[in-house]
Amino acid sequence: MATTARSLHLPTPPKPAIPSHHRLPVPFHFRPRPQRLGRRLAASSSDLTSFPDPAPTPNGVYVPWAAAHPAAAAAIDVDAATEAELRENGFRSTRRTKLVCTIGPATCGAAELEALAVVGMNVARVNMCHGDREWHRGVIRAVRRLNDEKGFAVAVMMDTEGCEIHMGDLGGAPSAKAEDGQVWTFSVRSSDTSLPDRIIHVNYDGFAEDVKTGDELFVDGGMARFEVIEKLGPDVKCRCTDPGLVLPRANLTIWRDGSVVRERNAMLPTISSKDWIDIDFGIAEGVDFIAVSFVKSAEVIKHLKSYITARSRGSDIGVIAKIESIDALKNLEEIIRASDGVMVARGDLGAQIPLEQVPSVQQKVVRTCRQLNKPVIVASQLLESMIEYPTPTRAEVADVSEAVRQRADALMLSGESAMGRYPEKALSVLRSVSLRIEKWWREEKRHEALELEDVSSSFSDKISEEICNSAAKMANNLGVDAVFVYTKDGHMASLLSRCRPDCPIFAFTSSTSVRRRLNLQWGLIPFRLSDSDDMESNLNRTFSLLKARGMVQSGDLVIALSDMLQSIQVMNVP
Ligand SMILES: Nc1ncnc2c1ncn2[C@@H]1O[C@H](COP(=O)(O)OP(=O)(O)OP(=O)(O)O)[C@@H](O)[C@H]1O
Ligand SMILES: CC(=O)C(=O)O
Ligand SMILES: [K+]
Ligand SMILES: [Mg+2]
Repeated sequence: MATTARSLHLPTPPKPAIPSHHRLPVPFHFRPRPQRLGRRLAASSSDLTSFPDPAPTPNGVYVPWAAAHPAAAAAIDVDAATEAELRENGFRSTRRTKLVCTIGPATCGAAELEALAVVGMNVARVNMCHGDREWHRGVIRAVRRLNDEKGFAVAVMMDTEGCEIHMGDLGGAPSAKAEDGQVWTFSVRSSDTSLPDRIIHVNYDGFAEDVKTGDELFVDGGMARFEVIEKLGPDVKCRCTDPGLVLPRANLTIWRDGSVVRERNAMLPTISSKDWIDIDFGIAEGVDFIAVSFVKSAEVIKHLKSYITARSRGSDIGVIAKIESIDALKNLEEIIRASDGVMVARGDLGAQIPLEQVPSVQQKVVRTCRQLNKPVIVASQLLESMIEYPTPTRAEVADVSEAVRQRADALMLSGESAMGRYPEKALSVLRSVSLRIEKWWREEKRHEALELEDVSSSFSDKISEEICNSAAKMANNLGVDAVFVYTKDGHMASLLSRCRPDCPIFAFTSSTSVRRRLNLQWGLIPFRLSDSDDMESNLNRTFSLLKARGMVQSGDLVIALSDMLQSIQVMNVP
């Protein structure tokens, strides 16, 4: 029975990283095979033969299977990259840690996006600090097209600009060098025209009033530093005390006597008027997540969530709270409770608290999120050197490994994928490090057992939670191959993910948006399945559909849960 089945699923070694010069086309073994992947299967395996593969159109774009066969209701969808991984490596070796890529000039083309999806991008992030409306729209639609045409299930995350203090855009220059001792002027005078060298526009009107002579000005958390030497009306003259590279729209923090000055800018709204316009745009474009920058309190998250509900009935956009300010740390637990997920935004966080405190804050946020059952993303500078170089530093690999060991739900690339020279390579480093560390910790049974506290508020939720806790324990003790969870809104899948079981979790939902949102959660392999109320028939259909696609085999041992029935079953795949 299961033993023989499992031996067929021996994990193969991690795939080699994609050579950097192979930007496109993607090496053959990473390419989803269009004739088998990215399509929907008919309701029973016998139907499979009656629908021919879609023919490529002259421009090489495959007609989506569902579009070619509208009469046959869609039966099951899974992300093409995951399917390839399942098929090649078997159940147990699928990657549990999810990967988020910031999209920028280096990756906004259809081919580049597809290459990232093939390597394992689960979520594409667009940062509203950069690029214009048309560019953002283009990226969001390109991701949707990729999903529709090539069978991926990449979710889209929109990240708000927020009310941080930042500089203007350097008059179109890609960067500027601040040299030791140079005097630069930071001015709140509005500037539509480009300013002379060393005169920098600052977006916050209260800037000149808030700073004092002798204050320190940190650019991007310390990439360059200045000391305020003179205030002249709207202009603040500063001397460079620590030379470095200044990037357009870089973030600015004011320091006085060893800590960040928060004067009136602490009163700025977390969501600016520009952010609200961006949020309306995100809702209209149907993004899956909105990440809110510089969250200070739970109220803003609650406010945004009710705004989204009022504006978009039926759609469920997840609101992600970015932890990147001192205020967020003060109200951490409340903020996490109010949100649908959290990002440890180490870039700005490291500019607001001493750098040596960032690792412990990361660990605390990751743990609290798991306790409160919210997905958590660890972001910024994971592989910073890969913006320029094709291999990471050993220290970067150790940092990524630590985030995986902490069992964060997801890791995020920023500049590495937005404007770096090796986006796919950086992503495959995250992928192979995740796979390796996850396997190591499973094999050595080294993960710290985390005593999970109760999270459910209603009795019904409590039943689901108990079922999931027991199922995860049983899965580990019995050595099952996978847990199957049939879930309407994804909640039961997330409760299972929270337990971080040894085996992967196949989550079946009938909702496309729930499926995309589950993409951010540890260990979940989301499937879209048009299921019925009858568990027996759901299971039989799932088994035959997955067997037909080579994703499970007879004899595999499975635990199946349903949120509707609140049931738990253990069985071998027939
Ligand atoms: N849409 C874009 N267009 C141009 N450059 C971009 C774009 N998105 C990101 N980048 C570049 O990649 C870098 C890293 O991206 P990232 O999203 O982390 O931005 P950031 O400016 O550090 O702000 P944040 O704190 O919001 O993450 C940016 O500083 C910018 O140079
Ligand atoms: C991601 C982000 O916003 C930061 O690290 O600051
Ligand atoms: K942002
Ligand atoms: Mg930030």
